[in-house]
Amino acid sequence: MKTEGGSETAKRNAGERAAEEVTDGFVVGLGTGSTAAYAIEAIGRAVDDGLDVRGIPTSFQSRQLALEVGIPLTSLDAVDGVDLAIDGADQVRDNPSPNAETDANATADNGTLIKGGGGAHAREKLVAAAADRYLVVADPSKLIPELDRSVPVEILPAAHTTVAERVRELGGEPTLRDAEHKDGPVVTDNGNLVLDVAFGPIESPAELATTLAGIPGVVEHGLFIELADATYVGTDDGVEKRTY
Ligand SMILES: O=C[C@H](O)[C@H](O)[C@H](O)COP(=O)(O)O
Repeated sequence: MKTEGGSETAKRNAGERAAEEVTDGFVVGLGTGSTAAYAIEAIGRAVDDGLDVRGIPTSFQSRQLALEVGIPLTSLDAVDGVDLAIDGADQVRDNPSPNAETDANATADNGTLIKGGGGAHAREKLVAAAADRYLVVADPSKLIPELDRSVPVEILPAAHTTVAERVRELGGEPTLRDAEHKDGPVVTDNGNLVLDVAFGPIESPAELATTLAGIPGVVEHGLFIELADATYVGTDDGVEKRTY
């Protein structure tokens, strides 16, 4: 269930610009997906040129890529902290409200994300929350005034019917994510399943995030509330930076 759209040049520009923020001695969170991959590749080239960093991958996929490009790896439980994490997103709330000057809450949720199109959001959120700085890399197709994409919810396999029932009561329409090249559902890197839950436009992402987190059997959901420090929005010509 990946997002369509966004040129490779735009993604590359975003990823490579964010990778420039990595400096010597850093522990770096390595996000998952096609945009974060450009950052990982750029960090790998910098390591080739002598940069001293250790990476913490957020998925099997980002680990494989990091190994391929030669980034020394570590894990969350082996470090005192994470200096910086770079990651993609499926949607980024970006709402230049006309009321922003008079209404202090008008842009409060900007930078809130939906993640998990690749099912990696549980580990991604762990690393994001541990990072001193969390940079999102995206192309313009990801920016939207009000989040409306299905929310990926990683669940314990035994809980797929009970969680589905609970999210229906909340007004969501759950779909158990199917695997493309295997019979049956997607199994995450953590051995769990994913429900993609369509809620329509999400007016209060923070409220929904708290509610979803409280459902027994939910391991992690893809709403990232107030974690991002900045979004690097790549275009074909350069990069625009949004800070929060
Ligand atoms: O689970 C996957 C991650 O949350 C990705 O960061 C997200 O799906 C964005 O991926 P992409 O940059 O390929 O659109």
